Amino acid sequence: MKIFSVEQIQNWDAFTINKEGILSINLMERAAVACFDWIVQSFDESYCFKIFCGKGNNGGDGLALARLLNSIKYQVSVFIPHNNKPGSPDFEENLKKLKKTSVHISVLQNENSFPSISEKDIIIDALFGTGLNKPVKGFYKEIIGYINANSNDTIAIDVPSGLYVDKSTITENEDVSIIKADYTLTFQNQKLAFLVAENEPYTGKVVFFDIELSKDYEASTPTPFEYIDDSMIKGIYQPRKNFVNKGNYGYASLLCGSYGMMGAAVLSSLACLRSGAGKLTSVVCEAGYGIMQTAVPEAMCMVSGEKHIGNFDDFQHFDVVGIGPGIGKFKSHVKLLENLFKSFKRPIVIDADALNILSENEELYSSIPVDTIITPHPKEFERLFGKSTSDFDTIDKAIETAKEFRIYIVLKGHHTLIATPDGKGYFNSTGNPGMATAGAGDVLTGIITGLLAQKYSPLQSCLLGVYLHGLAGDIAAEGLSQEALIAKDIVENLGNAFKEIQET
Ligand SMILES: NC(=O)C1=CN([C@@H]2O[C@H](COP(=O)(O)OP(=O)(O)OC[C@H]3O[C@@H](n4cnc5c(N)ncnc54)[C@H](OP(=O)(O)O)[C@@H]3O)[C@@H](O)[C@H]2O)[C@@H](O)CC1
Ligand SMILES: [K+]
Repeated sequence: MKIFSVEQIQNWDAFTINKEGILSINLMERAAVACFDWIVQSFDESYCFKIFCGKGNNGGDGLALARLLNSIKYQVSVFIPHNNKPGSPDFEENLKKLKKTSVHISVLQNENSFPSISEKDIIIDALFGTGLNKPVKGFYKEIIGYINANSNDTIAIDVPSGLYVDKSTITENEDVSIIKADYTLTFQNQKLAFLVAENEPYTGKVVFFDIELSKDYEASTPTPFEYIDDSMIKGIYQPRKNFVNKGNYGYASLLCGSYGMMGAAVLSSLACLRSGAGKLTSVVCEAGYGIMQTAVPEAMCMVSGEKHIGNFDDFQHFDVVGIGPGIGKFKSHVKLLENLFKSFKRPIVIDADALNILSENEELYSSIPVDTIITPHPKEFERLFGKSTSDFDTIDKAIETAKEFRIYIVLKGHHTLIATPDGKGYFNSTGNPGMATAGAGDVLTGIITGLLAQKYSPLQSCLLGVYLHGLAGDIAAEGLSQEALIAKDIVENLGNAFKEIQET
């Protein structure tokens, strides 16, 4: 699914109106009906709705929604902050229609005119949507403060008012004024603002409504950002052929583990095999040999070093190398990375301690082979490429870095970001907070390594890898709870995740 900028969202609106030969107010009605249907399903008639409307089209949505709720006898009142300018044409049209109903409409002049809010009131925020064009100040700020001070459920229409959709709101103005919604009912596609941690306090649960904006526009409009959904994954996943042997699915290797950290080696190796690699050699230190052979009998083992991997350089057998899970931070690992970068000309996945070693040896950056995949979590990313001023800055930095070094960056998080050498950013749609647990990253390294071995391209391996990893985690959490989920459960549910992809 494409993630559009504000300008593109506005163009999409206009394109649809043109193409379908409808009026913009018809589109507004579609949006309002979608919100209305959801509200009717979610709240019974004992609730009252207090709708705060700005004078743009977001406010117009609020007015249309007020009329619809009133038509089936919900108690509704509407509040419009005083503003000398006329409203947008569709706002004015909906105001005219609303004045013919029994809905009470008040113009808010100052804070003395704020309504009292009682227990059964639901607040609907239709002050500003995608048309926000400056930081919120003055009277609007007071209104937002008043709404946020109430503990009642607040439903934001399209976007919590005060939040920019495609750039950071937080950095521009320290003292921000943004609605803290419990629900955001948004139209059509995913929005960049909903994918970053810095906006978590504002969006609440985000619910998407398909208001049938033109599919042609979506297909033909390029955008740097996409949301990884099941239709994208369906296009990537390749079912197995019948006449095959293990040679067809590649020879993976993982350089993993050290004394006291063999769990990371076991988890990444199991995940690599479970994601379908034909065969796997795990390169481990002597101290870990017995553990690997016992815990992962399906993997072959090569030994290098005593308590941690030594100067291994025998890479030529493998189709792909994954390096990092549990290897520890040892001086000799600098040489290990140098060996790898110099002698191995096929895909590489770099994770965990291997990234920490890299970050302390910046002179190695320029020798990272093209198309390498690195899988940092935010702290590792910061150690590698420096601090960011906001989550949006991190996104830009990841994309610029991926372009500069011609690598893929899998930046792990609630919506893992894949930044690509051609300047695109893909956000993952699967996964849950239960996966913030030791070893989950090692599992992801194993999965991506296993997919690369099977000749999925680096981009496909990243996309399918993060999606499968998150989906396996979601299936595991469903059975176990997020709290009880451990990394092994992600591995154990990879099969179920594959089955779900095959069925969709
Ligand atoms: N796209 C779609 O497909 C569909 C979109 N739809 C809906 O349209 C919404 C977008 O509507 P929109 O473009 O009219 O802008 P909107 O968010 O109402 O804001 C503009 C108003 O706010 C004002 N204003 C702005 N910032 C301000 C500030 N800081 N402080 C004070 N004032 C400020 C600005 O005033 P100005 O600054 O220009 O004087 C103007 O009056 C979208 O979110 C969705 O809900 C659906 O109806 C149908 C399908
Ligand atoms: K809003």
